[in-house]
Amino acid sequence: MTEVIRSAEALREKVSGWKRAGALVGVVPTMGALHDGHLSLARAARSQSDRVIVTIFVNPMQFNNADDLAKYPRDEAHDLALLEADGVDVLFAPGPEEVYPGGFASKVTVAGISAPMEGAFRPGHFDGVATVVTKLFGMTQAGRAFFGEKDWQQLQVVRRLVRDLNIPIHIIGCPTIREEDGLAMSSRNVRLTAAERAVAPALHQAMQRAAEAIRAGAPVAEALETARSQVLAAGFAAVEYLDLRGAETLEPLEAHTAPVRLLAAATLGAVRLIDNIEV
Ligand SMILES: Nc1ncnc2c1ncn2[C@@H]1O[C@H](COP(=O)(O)OP(=O)(O)OP(=O)(O)O)[C@@H](O)[C@H]1O
Ligand SMILES: CC(C)(CO)[C@@H](O)C(=O)[O-]
Ligand code: BAL
Repeated sequence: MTEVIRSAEALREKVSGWKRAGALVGVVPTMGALHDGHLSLARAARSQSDRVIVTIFVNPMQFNNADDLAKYPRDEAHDLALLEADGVDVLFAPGPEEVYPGGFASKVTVAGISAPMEGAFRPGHFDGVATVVTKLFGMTQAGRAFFGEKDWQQLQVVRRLVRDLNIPIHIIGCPTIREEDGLAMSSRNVRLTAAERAVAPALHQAMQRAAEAIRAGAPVAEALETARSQVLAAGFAAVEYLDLRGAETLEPLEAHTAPVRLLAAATLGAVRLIDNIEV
């Protein structure tokens, strides 16, 4: 039975009881509209913790685009059924006023690593993520938190945050779960039309070809430019970035020196897709 908790106080009471009994608590922060990517995180949490909390909160502070926030898919009843089936102990689903009560005035900024890519195209996004993640860590008092590699830059920002602020939690990154045609699972995929859904895997395919070319010694700038052209030719409206960067520093790299990561964001119709792969 998955218990739904909406207040920070009730959650604190529940978790304090678990901790008194010596339980290791794992948390999976999400924005809901759950898919197999999220469930893989819940299963990792289940196997690496004694108690599992999944949080669902569509965090207004990390949305730079009001339309994106308004159209973000929400289906709590369906999400709860999936979490029940996976043996999650608690669904923590606070309302906005519980997370940001009147008078709320704080903001957590992780400089440097938050600036490029998602940070550049979604101004303020990572301040919103860092602030809410800090709050969720405080509210859940979890010892382990599970994040998907699909949001690679977010994972690096959260790792930096936890180191910088001495937050007593262990961050565990989990591999990206994909559809059979390679498209990274994402809650926003449901907003693709059938025609756009057919085009969507072209992003991952172009990235894979670029990674292969770079591994084989092709000039990096040329391989990246070819990939950008392939994505546009497939029917994407724009490529916001398609970059090779230091996997942890996220600094731009002209040449291939390990460990590096290929990261991209591109728009398809009204939907913005992101992806990243190891090179
Ligand atoms: N395909 C996936 N594989 C593994 N983890 C994922 C995948 N998609 C999302 N996650 C992870 O789930 C957690 C919650 O993400 P979120 O709720 O934003 O889902 P999402 O599908 O990425 O939604 P969207 O990209 O539309 O915001 C994050 O740690 C994210 O990295
Ligand atoms: C980590 C997160 C739940 C914070 O709102 C969100 O950015 C997400 O779903 O990846
Ligand atoms: N990338 C994680 C959630 C979001 O898109 O705002």
